[in-house]
Amino acid sequence: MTTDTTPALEIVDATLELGDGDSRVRALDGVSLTVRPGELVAVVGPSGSGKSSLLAVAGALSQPDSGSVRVHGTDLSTLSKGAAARFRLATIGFVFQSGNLLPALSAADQVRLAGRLAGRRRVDPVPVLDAVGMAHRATHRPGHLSGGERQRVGIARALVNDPSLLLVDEPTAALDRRRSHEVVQVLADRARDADVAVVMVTHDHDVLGHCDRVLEMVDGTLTELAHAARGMDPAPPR
Ligand SMILES: Nc1ncnc2c1ncn2[C@@H]1O[C@H](COP(=O)(O)OP(=O)(O)OP(=O)(O)O)[C@@H](O)[C@H]1O
Repeated sequence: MTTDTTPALEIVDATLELGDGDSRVRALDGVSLTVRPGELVAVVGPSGSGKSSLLAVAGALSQPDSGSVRVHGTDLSTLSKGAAARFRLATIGFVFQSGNLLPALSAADQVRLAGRLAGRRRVDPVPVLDAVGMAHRATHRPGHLSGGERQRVGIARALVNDPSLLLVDEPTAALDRRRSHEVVQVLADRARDADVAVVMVTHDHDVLGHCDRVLEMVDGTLTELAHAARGMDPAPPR
């Protein structure tokens, strides 16, 4: 049973080894992380430290070798492959670095398609695009959108199934400072307004002021860096 106090994500002592033989690495080494509904948590850390592995484990894309992962109270290790896929579609949203949009589809159709894949019969993309400030670009294809706009459509697509957990990989990698702030502000608003838990991997220290907590991944180990006070103004974009 889930209650309001159930964490959106609860990882306890997860380990994950990847590769074979001499190239085997411990991508996650006893990682624990609890994220509550409405929290925006940033994960920083050097390349190869295990950040993507953390998102994969949190999103039921990989099973840890040991430890446990619960999403909204559901122990992911109890799900078959098919059940994990259905659970992902219903409960978890993913936002990838480049937006990962389909070039031939308009912004509205990207959102519609994601909704249909998640089993929604009728999807009205306009309110979802509106939530990320993109309703006015609903008919535009990715080639006619800026990087920040594409990223916001990617977020709209991830939100169409009302996920309780949003996993975001480097959302500002290709953006200038102003657009980076806009995109992360969208994530912060969504966390606060819809009680979504957001885990965002980023190299971009400029946007950390939008986050409630900042964690650092080093060699597969996760450490809490700071409790940021959200609402504290991040450095204004130049
Ligand atoms: N499929 C794989 N097979 C073997 N090793 C892997 C595989 N995927 C990742 N690794 C290794 O696991 C470790 C963690 O990788 P991961 O992609 O989680 O790091 P990361 O922090 O996300 O890196 P980046 O910031 O560069 O994306 C690295 O040492 C990486 O080389």
